[in-house]
Amino acid sequence: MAGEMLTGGMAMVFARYGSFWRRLRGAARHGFSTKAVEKYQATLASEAAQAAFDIVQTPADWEKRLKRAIASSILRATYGWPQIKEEESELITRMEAHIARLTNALISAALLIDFFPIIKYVPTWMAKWKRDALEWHKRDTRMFEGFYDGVRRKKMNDQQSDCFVSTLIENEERNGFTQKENAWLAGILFTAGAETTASAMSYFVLAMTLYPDVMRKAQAELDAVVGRERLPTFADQAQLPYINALCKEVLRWRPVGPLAVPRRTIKDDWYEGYLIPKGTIVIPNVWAINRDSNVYPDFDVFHPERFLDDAVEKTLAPLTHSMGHVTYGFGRRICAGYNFANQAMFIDIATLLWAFDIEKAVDEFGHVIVPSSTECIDAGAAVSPAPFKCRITPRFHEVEAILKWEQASRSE
Ligand code: HEM
Repeated sequence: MAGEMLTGGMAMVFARYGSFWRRLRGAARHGFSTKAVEKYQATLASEAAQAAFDIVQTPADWEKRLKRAIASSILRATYGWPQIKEEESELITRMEAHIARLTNALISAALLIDFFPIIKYVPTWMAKWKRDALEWHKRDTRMFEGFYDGVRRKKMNDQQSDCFVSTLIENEERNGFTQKENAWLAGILFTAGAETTASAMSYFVLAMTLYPDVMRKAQAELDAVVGRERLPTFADQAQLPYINALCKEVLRWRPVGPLAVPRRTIKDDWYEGYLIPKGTIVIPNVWAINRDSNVYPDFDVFHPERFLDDAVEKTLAPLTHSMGHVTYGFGRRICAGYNFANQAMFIDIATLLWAFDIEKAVDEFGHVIVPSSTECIDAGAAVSPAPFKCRITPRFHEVEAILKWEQASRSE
C-alpha cells in the first residue's frame, strides 16, 4: 500500500533492491555524504539558535519549537527555502499529512493488500481504498513537483541557494530520473527525516531530565571548550567528545525506530543453521541489538561514557558504519540521511545544553515529577516519549541576549 499505491514505487525507503533503488541511493549519497552535509552547517546552527531563543520565550513549548527547527532545517537543505517560521507551519502541516497517510498505511491491519497482494488487482471502480490511495498519490506528486519546479525557476533566475534539489537539477542528465522521480526523491527526505530526528531530540530532553549528572558533565565540557560568551559551533565538535558520545547514547538508549524497516530476502539464506527462504519478511530488532549486554553493560542506563573509546564499535556487528548502535539500520539500506541527522543532533544538543538547565518539574504541592523512561507514543513514522513535564531554564543571565545577538548577526 505504502510502497506501490501511495508513493507509486518512487519512495526510496520502500523501493525494492535493484537498479532504480541503486540510482536513488547514489543521488542521495551524493547529496548527503559527510562532505556534502557540511554546506548545511550554517543552516543547522541558525535553526538551533532560533529554537533555543524560542524556548527561552515559552519553555513549555520546547517540543514544538524543536520540531519546527528540524522540519525547517530539512526543507531548507532540500529546497534552499528561507527559514520556516511558526506562523508558516501550514506547509509543514501539509507535509505531515502526507507522512500520516503513509504511516497509517504501514501500520493499519485493515490494509489487507499487504498480506494478500492479489487484492491490488481489484478494479479501481470497485475499491474506494484504491481510488483514495491513487488520488493521494496524484496530490502528493503535484505538491512535490511544485516544490521541485520552484527551485528550477529560481535557479534559472540565479536566485537559488545551494541545496539538494539544485544538485539534482544539475545532475538531471547524469542521474537519468524523470521529473516525477526527482520530485519524489527530494520529497521523501522530509518524510524520512523530520519526525525521526525530532523524536530523537525529545528523547534527549527526557534523558537530561532523568540523568542530571550526565547533563552537568556535558555542560562542564561546554564551559571549558566554548565558554559562556558565544554559542557552540561545528568548529568545536572535535573538542567535545562527551557531547558526541551523548548524541550516540540518545540514539542507542531509545531507538526511535525500534524495529527499523522490514526487509524481504531476495534469495535463500542460512543463519546459524536456520534456513530463511527467499521472500521472507525479516524484521530487525534494533531495540534488542542496542541492549545487548555483551556490548553495552548496564544497557538500560543512559551512560555516554561507553562511547568515549572505540570499544563499542569494535564489538558491534559489521555493517553498522561505526555508529556505535544500529538505530540508523544496517548495511546498504542504512539511513541515507544519517550524516545530516548526526549534525543536526550535535548542534541542537550542544546549543540546548549550553543555554539551559533541563530538570524535573515540580507539581503544585511541591512534589518532584519523575517522568517515565519507557512510556512512549508509537503512532507515526517514529516512536517518541509520552508527553512529560520538565523544567527548562536559562543557565546564566546572558543566555537570552547572546541568542538574540546570534540571530541578528545571522540575518544580516
Ligand atoms: C535520528 C534521525 C534518523 C533516524 C533514527 C533514521 C533511521 C532510519 C532507518 C532505521 C532507516 C532504515 C534503514 C534500514 O533499513 O537499514 C532509514 C532510512 C532512510 N532514512 Fe533515515 N533516519 C533519521 C534521519 C534521517 C534524515 C534526516 C534523512 C534525510 C535528510 C533520512 C533519510 C532516510 C532515507 C532516504 C532512508 C531510506 C534509505 C534506503 O532505503 O536506502 N533519515 N532511516
